[in-house]
Amino acid sequence: MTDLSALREEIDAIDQQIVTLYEKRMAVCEEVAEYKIQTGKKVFDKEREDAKIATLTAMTHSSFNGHAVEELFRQIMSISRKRQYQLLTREGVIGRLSFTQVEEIERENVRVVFQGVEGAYAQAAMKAYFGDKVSSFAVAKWRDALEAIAEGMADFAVLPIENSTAGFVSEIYDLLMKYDDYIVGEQIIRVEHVLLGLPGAKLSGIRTVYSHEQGLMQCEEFLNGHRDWQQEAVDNTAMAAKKVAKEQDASQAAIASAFAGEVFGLEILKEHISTSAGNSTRFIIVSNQRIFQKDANKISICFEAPHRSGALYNILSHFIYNNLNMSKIESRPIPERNWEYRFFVDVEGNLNDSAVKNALRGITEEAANVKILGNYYGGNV
Ligand SMILES: C=C(O[C@@H]1C=C(C(=O)O)C=C[C@H]1O)C(=O)O
Repeated sequence: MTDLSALREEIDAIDQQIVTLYEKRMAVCEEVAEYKIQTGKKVFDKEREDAKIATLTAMTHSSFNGHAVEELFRQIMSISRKRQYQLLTREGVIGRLSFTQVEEIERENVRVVFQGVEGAYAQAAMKAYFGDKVSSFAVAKWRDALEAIAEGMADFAVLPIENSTAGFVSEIYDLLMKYDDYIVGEQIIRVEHVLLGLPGAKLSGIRTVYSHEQGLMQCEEFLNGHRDWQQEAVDNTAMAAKKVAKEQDASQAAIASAFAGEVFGLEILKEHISTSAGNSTRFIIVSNQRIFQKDANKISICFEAPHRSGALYNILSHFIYNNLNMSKIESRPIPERNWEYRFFVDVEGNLNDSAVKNALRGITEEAANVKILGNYYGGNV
């Protein structure tokens, strides 16, 4: 048996050759980048890469090695592309992004739409973000809010995207892909649910509780203590309060804010019913304009990764190679395409940063249906 140290010496010699050859290959790729800068040719050439993989895997002597060589070379070529994007950015030939920088997002004398009725948490988020000098109106569905800005009826919409207890609001993600609307800001507010009933109603007399399904989820522990209550989801927590006030049935209660209770003349039957004391919701401010505030520090993008092993890794590696911090990733099924997903990613940065331009250029060329959802000032990046 050959001695381990002798084998390792042999490996060391081979690895040194690999590194030398890798650097030699990269130097040629830099020349390719030069050619592409001069001619305007795209960095990513899928046909060339696929042909190369076919040739190289055919040289191997086992299927194990065939897979390994494919993986290795997909990686090498992906690294080569990232280097080329860097050089293109340095030469200033990365195309302009279709977003316009503004000093500030306008917060006065604008028209804002939110979903629900007066007393909704979205209204509280709107007031926290815009203050009081706006004209606002409420719509029944989230979709209606996005439509209102797409059609120019409102300048901004305020929509809940994530709750600290119940997680992300999947429907908003799906809607953001349907409409030509963009995120320009975010606002996090504390969500302190209370149980509301008619004046004089008793906790012991409650039979049905209404709320938004997120409200029900966020108070799951409290509701587990009242398993005989029927839980009914409606479109919004404040709408639940409105319904209880309107129907005048003392066996009905709503989970909503104390403010919604005041608006509809209801009484607080129980306070502090959220499972998590710090229960908070992150709202996004959405516009039909592709604008970003000068000091924006968070970018949200969406893309579809090809249905191939390692595809998501290769796309995300554009962030790694550009030193960008990814703060969040979510996935949603693509409608009509079973078991295929689109990914929603938040990264720290500003569209003016060359590292950001570089990463986005790579992702735009390599992933399908990329949408930059927005660049905005994020409170908790
Ligand atoms: C180097 C090139 O750019 C990219 C990288 C490749 C590689 O590293 O082999 C191949 C094709 C392109 O996607 C090229 O176009 O030849």
